[in-house]
This record gives sequence, C-alpha cells and structure tokens, in this order.
Amino acid sequence: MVEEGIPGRVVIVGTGLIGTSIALAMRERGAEVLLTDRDEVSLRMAVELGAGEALPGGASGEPGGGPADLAVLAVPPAAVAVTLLDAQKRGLASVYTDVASVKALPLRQAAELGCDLTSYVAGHPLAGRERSGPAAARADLFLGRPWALCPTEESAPGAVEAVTALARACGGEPVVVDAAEHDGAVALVSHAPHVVSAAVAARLTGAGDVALGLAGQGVRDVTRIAASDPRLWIGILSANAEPVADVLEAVATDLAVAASLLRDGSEGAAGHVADLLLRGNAGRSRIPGKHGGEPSSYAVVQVVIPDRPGELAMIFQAAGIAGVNIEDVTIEHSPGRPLGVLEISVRPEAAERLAEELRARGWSVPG
Ligand SMILES: NC(=O)C1=CN([C@@H]2O[C@H](COP(=O)(O)OP(=O)(O)OC[C@H]3O[C@@H](n4cnc5c(N)ncnc54)[C@H](O)[C@@H]3O)[C@@H](O)[C@H]2O)C=CC1
Ligand SMILES: O=C(O)C(=O)Cc1ccc(O)cc1
Repeated sequence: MVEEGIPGRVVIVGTGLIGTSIALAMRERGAEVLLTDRDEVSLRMAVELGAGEALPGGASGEPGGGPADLAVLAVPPAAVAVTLLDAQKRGLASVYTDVASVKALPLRQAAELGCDLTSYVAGHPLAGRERSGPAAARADLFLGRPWALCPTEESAPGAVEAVTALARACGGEPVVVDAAEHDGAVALVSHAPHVVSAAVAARLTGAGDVALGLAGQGVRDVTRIAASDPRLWIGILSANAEPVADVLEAVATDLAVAASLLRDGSEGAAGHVADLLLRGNAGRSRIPGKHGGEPSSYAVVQVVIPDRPGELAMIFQAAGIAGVNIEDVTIEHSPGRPLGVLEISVRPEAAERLAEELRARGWSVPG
C-alpha cells in the first residue's frame, strides 16, 4: 500500500541514474512504478533492479487503467520538452515533472511546443553522482538534499502539490525558485565547478608516473565530478551557457592573477595570493551543512582502526552507548598498511565524551 499523500502510480520516462533512483525511492514508499526508456538495455536493467515494471506497449505505450498520478521525465535537458509533449499526447499521467539540471530552457521549449503547462511543474533534485545509468541508482540518493521546483503562473495548484509530495517522498527538501534564478544559482554551485574540475583533471592526461603516484586526496576531491558522462554534461552546459560563462570568466581572472603573482615572487605578491586563499576559506565555510542548515562546524574525532572485520560496527556501537550522534564519517587509508584513520564528525560538545568512551574500550584516539 502506498503511504498517504504520496503519488500512488508513477511513470518514469528515462531509466538512467536519476529516473531509476526516483523509481527505487518511490517503490520503497509503496508506489506502483511504471518504467520506460528508449534504450532497451537501461530499461531492462532498471526492471531487474526492482525499480518497477516496464510500461505496457514500450516507448509508445500507455499505463493500463488510465493516466498515472505523476510522470517524471528523467531525460537530458534538451529532450525534456519533446518528451513532455509526447507524454501528454499519450495521456501518460495527470501531472508531469522533469529533473533536468537546467530549468529555463525546458520551460521555454515546452511553451513553444504548445505543451499543457497547467499539469507541468519543472523540477531538479540537487543530488547526483559522477556515474550515469541505472546501475549507479540508489533509493537514498535524495535524502536531505534540496529539490528545486519551478512552478509558473500556469501551473495548477494540484500539480504543484503532487510534485512537492514526490520530492518529499524521495527524501528531498522542496525549494520553490524562479527558473532564471535557479539557472544562475546552479551555474555557480554546480555547473561552473564541473568545468573547473574537468580543467584540473585534464592537466593529468599528460602526467607522468611519478606525479600520478604522488596523487593524494586533494586532487581526488577536486576531480571526482570530472569522471561524469561528457554527453550529459555538454547538454547541461550548453543549456545554461551564459550564466556558466559568467562564473568561468570570474574564476579565470582569479587564476590568471594568481599565476602572475606567483611568477612575480615578491612578498607583496604572496600576500595577494593569500587573499585568494582566504576568500576560498570564506566561500567554502558558507556552504550549508547537512539538511541545508547553517554551515556546521563539527568537531572531528580521529580513531586509528586496524583493518579487521567488525571494527567499524563496534566503534559505531560505542558512540551509541556514549549517546553521541555521528554527523559524518570518512576513512583515511594508509596505503600498504593494515591500518586506517576513522574521522568521526560530531557536535563539538560531544567530542570529548566520544574520545573517552573509545579510549576506555581500547582504541587509539590521539590528542
Ligand atoms: N547525473 C546527475 O548527477 C544528475 C542529473 N540530473 C538530470 O537528470 C537527467 C537525467 O540524467 P541522468 O539520469 O544522470 O542521465 P542518464 O544518462 O543516467 O539517464 C538518462 C536516460 O534518458 C534516456 N534518454 C536519453 N535521451 C532521451 C530521449 N531523447 N528521449 C527519451 N529518453 C532519453 C537515456 O536512454 C537514459 O537512460 C538530466 O536532465 C540531468 O540533467 C539531475 C540531477 C543530478
Ligand atoms: O556528484 C555530485 O556531487 C553532484 O553534485 C552531482 C549533480 C550533478 C548534476 C546536478 O544537476 C545535480 C547534482
């Protein structure tokens, strides 16, 4: 049985990373999910993963028993409007949304194509991965993550309610925002960072074995998203070209100034480079903590852990016994050594209690 207030029958058009993740999340809430994708292999994989049933009749099929409550168009940005028109012609659902990373373009194209805009509410979950396709999908992808909704004056209140309920049912936090404002914001926090990450990673194509052997966590962090699918990303960047170009030009200016100051080599010049690093600290500290709250300043308790089965479970259990909520964890591995360092982020007032509990149980907690 589907939980109350949640769309009970959902069609997913596009069973890639995002479509299949939404399908899995909705299945967990008890919804009936029908899947369709123009790529048979993706569709079959999503069905195998338990994301739902294939829509009867394939890519041109219709749900038996009338329109579904909601159809999610999880296709690339440039395909949203044509997919919407086609879905509305087939009567797939009463309400439609999409998940594209850009919002003004699909809305403009949907209006130009003559789509019914009363039943369409544009959306964008701000959660994803550097991998594409259904195999990378996860039901918990959207937990605690913002989910932008861009209703227009034409959107029917019932449609906005249904799409809001979908976002919440998937664990997301709905944020209503104008499409142009959304596109400017994601240029800054997602799209331009993607290009910067790619530019740094591109330098590594000519790197020698020594440089690659010395690669540490920093370069891995900065380049993680550079592993994403270029076909999807060229579509995202082209659809948000002006706002992204504005941010990239500002970043390029900072980089060019930093390079020329470093060549200058004087003390004054180093001070100006330090200004950029300080601005970096300030910008980074403005990124909200989990659940979109104020930036969190957690204390980090470091624990040296032997590489033994069950070790993490015992540490988490000890934290539970001490009444300490774990906000985040990372593991730093020591290459070639049977040891790692577990970094546990907790509220500052809980750090000493946790450290003492772990020491009392025999773990090494430096500091
Ligand atoms: N990858 C990410 O981290 C995030 C992506 N998005 C947005 O979600 C949408 C889907 O992205 P992913 O799931 O990552 O991509 P994906 O490549 O994993 O899946 C896209 C699916 O859409 C299908 N498709 C492609 N063109 C189509 C067309 N013209 N008509 C019908 N189906 C078509 C493909 O066969 C594929 O199965 C995009 O609009 C993207 O901007 C939103 C948030 C995060
Ligand atoms: O991999 C990550 O950390 C991301 O930030 C993924 C992502 C990619 C595209 C979006 O529109 C939203 C999120």
